[in-house]
Amino acid sequence: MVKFDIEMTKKYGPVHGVYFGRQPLMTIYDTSILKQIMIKEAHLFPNHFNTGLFPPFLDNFLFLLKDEHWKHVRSVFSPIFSSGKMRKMTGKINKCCKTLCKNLKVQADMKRTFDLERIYDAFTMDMIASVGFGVSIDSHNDPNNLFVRMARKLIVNKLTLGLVLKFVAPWLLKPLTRLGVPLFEDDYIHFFTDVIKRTIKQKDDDTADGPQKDLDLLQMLIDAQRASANDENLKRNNDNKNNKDDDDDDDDNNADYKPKNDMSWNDSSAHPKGLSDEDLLAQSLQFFLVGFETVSAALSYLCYNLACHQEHQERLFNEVVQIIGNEDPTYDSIKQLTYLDMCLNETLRMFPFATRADRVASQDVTINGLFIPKGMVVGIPINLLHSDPDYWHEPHVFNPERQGHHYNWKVNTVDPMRFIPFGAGPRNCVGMRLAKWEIRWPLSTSSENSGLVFLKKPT
Ligand code: HEM
Repeated sequence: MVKFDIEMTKKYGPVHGVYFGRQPLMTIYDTSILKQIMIKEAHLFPNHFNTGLFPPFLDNFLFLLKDEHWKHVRSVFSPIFSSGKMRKMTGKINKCCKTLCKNLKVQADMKRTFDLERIYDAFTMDMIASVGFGVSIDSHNDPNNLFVRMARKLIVNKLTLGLVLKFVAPWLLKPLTRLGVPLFEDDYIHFFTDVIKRTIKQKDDDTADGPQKDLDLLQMLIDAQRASANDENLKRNNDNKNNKDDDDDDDDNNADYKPKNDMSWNDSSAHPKGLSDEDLLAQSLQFFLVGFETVSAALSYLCYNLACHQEHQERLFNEVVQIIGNEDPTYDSIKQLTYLDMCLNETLRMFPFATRADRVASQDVTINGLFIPKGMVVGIPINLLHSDPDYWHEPHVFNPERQGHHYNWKVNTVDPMRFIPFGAGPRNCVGMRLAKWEIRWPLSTSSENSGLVFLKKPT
C-alpha cells in the first residue's frame, strides 16, 4: 500500500484520487490540509468511511457509527479508558503477563526457534478475554476453549453470502432473511450476547454484596450504559474525565486537543439517553475487532526490532531491571520506562497497523484552496507520513532515540501530523491508552526471574 501511495504521490502530486468500488476517494498528502480535516475543522468531517464489509450486527460499533449517534456513544465509551480505570485492571494484566512469561520460558527452555507472533497472539487474546470480559484463559495451551473459538470467528470475519450481497446487492438482504436463508454466521453473536447477559446478572448479584474491586471493560461499559440512562449520572461520568486522579497521564497524543463547537463530548442532549443493547453488544465485540490484531502485531514488531538491535534491547533491559526489578510492574512504575515508550513509538512509526485512515466530508468545503465535495472520502496515508525521508532521516532504520525529548515532535522538530499511529482529533483511537499499556506491560515483566527471552537477530 505504501509503495502504491509513494508512486501515486510522485506521479500525481500530494492530492490525487482513486476509486474504491464506485466510491471516489481523495488521498491527501499535505499535513496542513490534514490538520484542518482531522482536528481544526473535524466537525466538517465527522465520520469514517463504511466499506460495508462487516455483517449488519457490527454496524453499530464505534468506528462505523455516524454523527450524533457516534458522538453520544463515544462520550459514554471513552471514560472507561481513563488511567484511573486502567489502574483497576492491574491484577488482571499481571496475571496474563505471568502466563505469557511461563509460555515463553517453556519455548526458550526447548532451545529452538519458535513463532513469537503466535505466542503474542495468544497473549493478546488472553488480555482481551480478561481485561475486556473478566474471563481467565490461557489460549496458548487451550486453543479449543469455546471463548477463544468464538472470538476467533468474530475476528476472522469470514466472507459469507450475506457480506457479498451487502456489498453488491444490499436490497436482497431483507427478503432473503425473511425467507430464512442463512446469510451470516451468527453463533458467536449469540455466544457473546449470552456472556453479556450473564455479566449483567453477575454484576447485579455482586453489587448487592458491595462494590467490586477488580473491574473489566464490559462491567465498566454496563456501568456507563446505566449511568448514561440518567442525565445527572452522565454529567458526573463526564466530569470524571476532568478529574486529575482519574486521568492523570499524557499518553494521549491529542491531549491538548479541545473539541470545537459541536464536537463537544458532553453534548448528550442531541441523542436519546443511554446506550441501546445493540450499542452495548457492538462496543464489547469491538474489543476484539480493533484491539486484537493491532496490539498483537505491535508487540511482535517491537520484539522484531529489539531482536535486530541488541544494543537497544540491552538498554531497555537495563531500564526494566533498574525500575521494575523482580517486582510485578504497576501502572506507575511502567510510566517511568521512558526508553520503552521511545522503542514502542519508533515501532509504531515504522509499522503503523493502520496504514491509512479516512474521513468523509459532510458538506462541500474548501480547505487551503482545495475543494472537497460533500460525500467525498478523504484518504490519509499514515504509512507515507511516517516514512518520508525528507522528514524522517533513514526512515527504515529503528532509531528509538529520535522519539526522545530532544527529537520530540511535540517541540516542532517534526510536524505532529507526521506521527499519527492512532489517528488524530476527536475521531482518533479511543483505545490508545489501553493499547499502549497492553504492549508495554509484558515487556516490563520480562525480568530475569519471570523468564526474559534474549532475542537473537533473525537470520
Ligand atoms: C497498537 C494498537 C492500535 C492501533 C495502532 C490503533 C490505531 C487506530 C487508528 C489509526 C484508528 C483510526 C483513527 C482515526 O481515524 O483518526 C483507530 C480507531 C479506533 N480504535 Fe484503535 N488502535 C489500536 C488499538 C485499539 C484498542 C486496543 C482498542 C480498544 C479496545 C481500539 C479501539 C478503537 C476504536 C473504537 C476506534 C474508532 C474510534 C472512533 O471512530 O471514534 N484501538 N485505532
